[in-house]
Amino acid sequence: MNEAGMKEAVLRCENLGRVYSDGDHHVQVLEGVEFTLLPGETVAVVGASGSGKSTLLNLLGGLDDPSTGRVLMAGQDIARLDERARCRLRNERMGFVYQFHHLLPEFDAGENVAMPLLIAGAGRREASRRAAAILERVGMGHRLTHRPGQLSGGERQRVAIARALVAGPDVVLMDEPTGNLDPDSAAQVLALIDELGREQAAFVVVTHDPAIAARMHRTLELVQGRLQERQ
Ligand SMILES: Nc1ncnc2c1ncn2[C@@H]1O[C@H](COP(=O)(O)OP(=O)(O)OP(=O)(O)O)[C@@H](O)[C@H]1O
Repeated sequence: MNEAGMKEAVLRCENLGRVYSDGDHHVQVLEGVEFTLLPGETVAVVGASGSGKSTLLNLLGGLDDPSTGRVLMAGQDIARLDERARCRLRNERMGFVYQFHHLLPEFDAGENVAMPLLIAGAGRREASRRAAAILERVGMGHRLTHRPGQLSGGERQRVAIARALVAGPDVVLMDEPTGNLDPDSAAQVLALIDELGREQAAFVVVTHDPAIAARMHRTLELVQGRLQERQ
């Protein structure tokens, strides 16, 4: 809370813009994007294909730099951090559930989830203990020693969510979290976001699915490069 008793933003975008340039050809994908994410909030980002959803998610996660404006994470301008500080911020304060962010196939579920903690310098025993606890929390305690190839799509996604949450991030960024899942697995993943969103972290979820968007606290739509609040 700040002095006025308002919740501090975990993530804020100010006048965010992204132009892709290729020689003389420029494409303005995002323009003047303003956005504030509060602790525990769940936000859906929707928009037509090519409207800039992935571009926005990459900027929020510090995986890409804006052409204009800035992204503030806990008050820090991500673009101003050097690569090391940025990695640390990503590892300790953000969680990612992206399609290309695969679980490591040669490690089991417990080891995959423990990985961010080991990278942050936690001891092996402590990392294993916390990984087991969060896997239990997402209903995967019975699959600790299974490798990704031995898990169903829904189970893998729950392990990915556990890995995103294990270091206690302020914000989790998700890209089409139920993309390839059957309806039952998708429902489990959504219930988890509902539950964890209030208690543990804020979630930004890119989705094409109106049913997912309807479950989030807010829905933001990208239209012609601008982010609009949808009522
Ligand atoms: N590296 C790049 N260089 C040039 N143009 C790019 C680059 N990445 C994305 N674009 C363009 O920017 C626009 C937005 O792409 P983006 O992937 O952010 O859209 P999206 O809303 O996530 O789309 P989808 O829903 O289809 O995944 C598209 O027109 C795309 O062609």
